[in-house]
Amino acid sequence: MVSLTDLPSPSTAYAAYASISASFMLLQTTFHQIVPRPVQDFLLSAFFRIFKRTNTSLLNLVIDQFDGMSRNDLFDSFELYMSTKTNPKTHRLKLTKSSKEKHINIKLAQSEKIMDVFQDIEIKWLFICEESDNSARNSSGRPSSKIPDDFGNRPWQFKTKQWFELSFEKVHKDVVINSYIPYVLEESKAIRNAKKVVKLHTLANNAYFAETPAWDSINLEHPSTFEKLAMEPSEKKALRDDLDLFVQRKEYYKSVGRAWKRGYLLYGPPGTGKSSLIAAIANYLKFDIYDLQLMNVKHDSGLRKLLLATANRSILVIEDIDCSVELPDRNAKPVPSDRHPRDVQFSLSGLLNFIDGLWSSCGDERIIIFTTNHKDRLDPALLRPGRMDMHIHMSYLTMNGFKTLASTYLEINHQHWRFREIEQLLGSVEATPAEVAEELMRTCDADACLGGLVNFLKDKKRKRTIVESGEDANPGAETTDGDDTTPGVELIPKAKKIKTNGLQDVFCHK
Ligand SMILES: Nc1ncnc2c1ncn2[C@@H]1O[C@H](COP(=O)(O)OP(=O)(O)OP(=O)(O)O)[C@@H](O)[C@H]1O
Repeated sequence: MVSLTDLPSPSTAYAAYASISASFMLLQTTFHQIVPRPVQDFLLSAFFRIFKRTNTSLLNLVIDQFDGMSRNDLFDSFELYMSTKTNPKTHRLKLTKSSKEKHINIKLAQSEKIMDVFQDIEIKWLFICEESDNSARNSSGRPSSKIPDDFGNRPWQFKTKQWFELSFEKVHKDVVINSYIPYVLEESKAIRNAKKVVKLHTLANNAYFAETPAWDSINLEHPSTFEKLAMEPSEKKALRDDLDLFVQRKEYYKSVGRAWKRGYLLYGPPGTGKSSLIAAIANYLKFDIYDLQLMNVKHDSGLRKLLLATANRSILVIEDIDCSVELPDRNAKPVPSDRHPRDVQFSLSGLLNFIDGLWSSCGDERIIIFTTNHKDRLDPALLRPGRMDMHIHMSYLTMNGFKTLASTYLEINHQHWRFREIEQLLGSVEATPAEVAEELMRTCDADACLGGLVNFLKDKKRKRTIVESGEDANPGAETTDGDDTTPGVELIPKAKKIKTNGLQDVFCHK
C-alpha cells in the first residue's frame, strides 16, 4: 500500500513539470528549425489522420488477396469492381493483358484510394501492396522450399501481399456487409461475364487414336447474334425467353429435383442457320461450346471422360446426330470391334443415359444441343418427351427472315421496291438463308444485289418446275452428287452426308 510519505513533495512535482515543459519547448523549436515546412505539414496531417481514425466511429474491413494458401474470391471480385470505379481523382492505375485476353485489365496502383457511395453511405477503398524479398535461399540462390508461402507466391518470387481496406462509419456495418458486399459481388460477376471470351472446345488432333481423348480449345470469334439471325421474330423471342428463364432457375431446378440442364433439338435443311444459332446462343449466354464429334470417339469410357471434362455454363453440341456416326440401335449389343469399320463401342442409349443422368447432375447450367437435317431419321429415344426440351425448326427463308438479312447485309431497314417481288418468289420457292446471304454479298450496290437475288430465285423456281414435271433441268450436264443445299434434295434421295469438321468449319476464321 502506498503511504502519503511515498508521494513526491509539491516542490519536486513542480520541478519535474518545469523540466518536461522545457524539454518539450526545446524539442518543438528544434523540430521547427530542422524539419522543412512541407514535411512538418505531412507529419501533422498523418498524425491527425491516425488520431481521427482510431478515435472516431470509422470501421475498417480488410480484404486480403489470399486466405491461407488459396485465393480469396472476395479480393478478385473487388479488384474487378474497382476497375470500373476509377474517377478523375485517381492518380495511378496498373494495366495488364495476357496474350489470351482480349481486354486490357485496369487495376489500382499501390496506395490508390477510391470513394464509392452506396445507399448514401460513403465507403472509402484503399489498395495496399507490400513487397519484401525472400531471404531463405539455398546454395543455388533459390529458396529451399517449393511450397507456396502464405501469400501464394512461389518462394523464389518476391513476397507480395495485397489487400483492400474499406472504411466507413461503424453505424453502417450491417448495410455494408449484408447489402453492399453482395452488390459488389453481383456487379463483378456481370463485369466478368462481359469480359469473358467464349471458347470453342473440340477434340484434340490425336483423339481418334487416343484411348482417352481430350479437348483442345480456341476462342470462338463467331459474330452471330440473335439480332442478325434470319428467323421468325416470334421463334427468336420464344428461344431467348426460354434461355433467360433457364439461367435464372437454379433454385427451381433444385427444388423440383432435376439436373440444371436444358436440351434443344435444331432441325432443318443445310444452310438454314443451325450452327449460326448455336453461336448466337453461346454469345448471348457467354457459354463455352463443346463440339462433340462422335466419329472421333471409340468407346463409352472415352465418351464419359470427355463429357466429365466439360465445364459448367457450357453448351455440348452434337451436330448431325443422325449421320455423324452409325450409332447402334439402343437395345442392340455393342458391335464387335473386328466387324465394325470404326471400332465404335458405344450406344445411343449409353450416350443418352449418361447425358441425362450422371453427366448433367455433375455440373450446373448445362445446355445440350443436337442438330439434324432429317428429324424423321432420328431414334425415337431422342424425341421422347423430356429429353430435348425444345424442338426448333430452322426453315427455308421467310419474308421476315429476308428483311433481317437485307438489314444486316445491305443496311436496308425500310421497304425497297424489289421486296414485293422477292416476297412472291420466296412464297413459291425454297431458298435457304445461306443461299440468299451469298447473293446479298455479291456487290456493295444494294439494287444490284437485290436484282441478282430476284434472278437467282427465278432460276431456282424454273429448275424446280422442271424437276417436278420430270424433265431434265440441265440437258447435257453430267450427273453429279451436286450440292445438297438445293431444295430439290428433299425430292431426290441423296447419299448420307457425313460431316468431318462440324462447327470448326464454320467458327474458326483462319
Ligand atoms: N438463319 C440464318 N440467319 C442468318 N444467316 C444465316 C442463317 N442461316 C444461314 N446463314 C448464313 O449461312 C452460313 C451457313 O449457315 P449455317 O452453317 O449456320 O447453317 P447450318 O444449318 O448449320 O448448315 P449445316 O446443316 O450444313 O451445318 C452462315 O455462316 C450464315 O452466314
